[in-house]
Amino acid sequence: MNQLVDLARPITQEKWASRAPFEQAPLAVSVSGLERRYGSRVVIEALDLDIHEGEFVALLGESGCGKTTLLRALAGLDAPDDGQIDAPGRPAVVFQEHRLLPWAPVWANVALGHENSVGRAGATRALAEVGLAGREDDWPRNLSGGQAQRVALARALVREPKLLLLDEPFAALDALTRIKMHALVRELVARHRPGVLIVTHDVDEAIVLADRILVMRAGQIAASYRPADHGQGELRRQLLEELGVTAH
Ligand SMILES: Nc1ncnc2c1ncn2[C@@H]1O[C@H](COP(=O)(O)OP(=O)(O)OP(=O)(O)O)[C@@H](O)[C@H]1O
Repeated sequence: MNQLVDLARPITQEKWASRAPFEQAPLAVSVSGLERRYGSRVVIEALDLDIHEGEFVALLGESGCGKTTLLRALAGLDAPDDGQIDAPGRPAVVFQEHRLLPWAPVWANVALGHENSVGRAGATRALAEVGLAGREDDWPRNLSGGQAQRVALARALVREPKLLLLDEPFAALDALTRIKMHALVRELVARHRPGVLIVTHDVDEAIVLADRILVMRAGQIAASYRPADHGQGELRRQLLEELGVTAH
């Protein structure tokens, strides 16, 4: 992480599109036959999923269909009952709430657990990359919601994960901040090239960010779309229909 992201100049569509195709890139994660039960209730069933390095995958689905359960299994936070998850190295996760430690300055939150390899210098570079140069010694309580999520992104990316898991990371932010975060995350993903899985309820966010959109239903991947193959309006209508919403 040694170049700065120019937040005033979002990544061009050409640069974003030039990341594909991903099929030749190594796998960031490979899931086969995944199953998760709570008691007698099957929440994830026979789920297969491959994500390549550099590829941005969005996961949509009605509330309770198993999205967070899948993400937690990929993160290693929850043990599946059956199936296999193969991933090189440890994934990094960014949640809806920033989960920064309130008693540690911002730089120490970024370097947490990696003090030797990252240290203050690495954390400072990572913070500059997410547009927070000079905020190393600030306290988390003095950050806005958007700034705190930038720190959470810096903390995730400074570990150079092959797989980045995002669990509704922008859901609590205002619309304008969310748009800026979309531009930032695209820039960071194009540069660092992790495979990404984002769980979101926002169809438009999925369309803007993802190379592939998966619709989850009853613990399985029910549909898959590549935004590049569709008109935006048509895809939006189709996805809302998949989610049981009638578009107007
Ligand atoms: N620890 C648990 N014990 C029992 N049931 C659970 C547990 N965690 C999740 N579930 C159940 O598993 C199902 C899937 O939950 P999950 O949180 O994965 O859904 P989701 O698609 O992420 O929902 P949302 O969009 O509302 O966040 C739900 O019916 C939920 O009640």
